[in-house]
Amino acid sequence: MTITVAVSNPTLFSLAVPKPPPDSTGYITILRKKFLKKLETSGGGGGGGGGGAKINAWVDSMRASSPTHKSAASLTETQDQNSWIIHHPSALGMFEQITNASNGKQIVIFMDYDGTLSPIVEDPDRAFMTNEMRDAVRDVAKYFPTAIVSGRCRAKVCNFVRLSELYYAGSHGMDIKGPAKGPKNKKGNQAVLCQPAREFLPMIDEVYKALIEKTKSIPGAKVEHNKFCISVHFRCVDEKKWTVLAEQVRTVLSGYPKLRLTQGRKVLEIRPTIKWDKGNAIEFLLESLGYANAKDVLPVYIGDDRTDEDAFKVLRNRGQGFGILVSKTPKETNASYSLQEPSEVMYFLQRLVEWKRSLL
Ligand SMILES: O=P(O)(O)OC[C@H]1O[C@H](O[C@H]2O[C@H](CO)[C@@H](O)[C@H](O)[C@H]2O)[C@H](O)[C@@H](O)[C@@H]1O
Repeated sequence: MTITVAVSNPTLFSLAVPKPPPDSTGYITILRKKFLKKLETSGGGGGGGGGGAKINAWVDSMRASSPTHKSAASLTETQDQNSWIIHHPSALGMFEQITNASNGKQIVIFMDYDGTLSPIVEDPDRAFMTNEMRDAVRDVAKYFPTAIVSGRCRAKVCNFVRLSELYYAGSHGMDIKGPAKGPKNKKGNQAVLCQPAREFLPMIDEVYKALIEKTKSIPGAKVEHNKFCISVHFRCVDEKKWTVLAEQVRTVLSGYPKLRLTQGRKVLEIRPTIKWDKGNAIEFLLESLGYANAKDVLPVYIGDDRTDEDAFKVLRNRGQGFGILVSKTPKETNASYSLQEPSEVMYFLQRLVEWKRSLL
């Protein structure tokens, strides 16, 4: 599906982000230098259930994802960072390679929300994206089918993004809906395209209430209802309380073997055990767009978190398109390229639009 709306606002290209030098190697060198300034370790995952050993593993993983554990980069770390950026070069530096690969193909854009389109902030309810970013996403969607794939509840992410022309996959892809202007169902409503975990709704409500009650004694802990999944935030919890919080979550989850736990950026994510993740969501969306087994499509997925790896893996296994990890620090990833932060994501989107317009 190609959306061909005429473009009328050239002022959108008055960029707030400085343009990188035209030569990509130079830009990668600048990125590498910036890279060396900061060191942050990556987060860890985990499974539901288990006892003391499991709790220790959770807490180790929670600690590993903490920026309070930054340290000066050793020589080995510096070498690792250099090697990482060489293996996952900037998508800005590789821009031409990306557009060349799209020759004769339809680019489809998938993007995560938190940490990708909006900066990470302490209060999840205030993770707003800038108007400039919104303009960039709106423009991209004029030329390429565009989907937001988030761990958040779909309604919440729709409220943040406020662009009705996009596809939205909330709850880690377990709640997918097409553009408001898309085809309607027989009753004249916008059809919900996919909700594979509907049967879990009552259980999720129950666990949400139990978690609120259980964790209320921990200052800073925040439980977020994401419709088909739940997030327990510990960004604002004193590290000394993390073990207690993890234990509380484990206690609640022990009564629900059909739920599992994963970890994102300072967040424990509880979701159904069904085999459905962001990877399945992008396969579903590609199929809905008519690109199930197609060769003439180039999916590009941009994300910053562990759950985005499921989508990167799908692209890798399909041998199609590119995963782009948003990260300032080396992380184990299935993505091909990297961008450092949301402002670079915005610049990448703006360049895509600029490139597409130059072809028309
Ligand atoms: O798949 P995503 O869209 O990246 O969702 C993952 C989680 O994102 C949100 O939490 C993260 O962003 C918050 C706001 O910047 C930050 O406070 C938190 O520490 C991050 O983990 C969202 O609130 C969660 O529900 C999602 O699970």
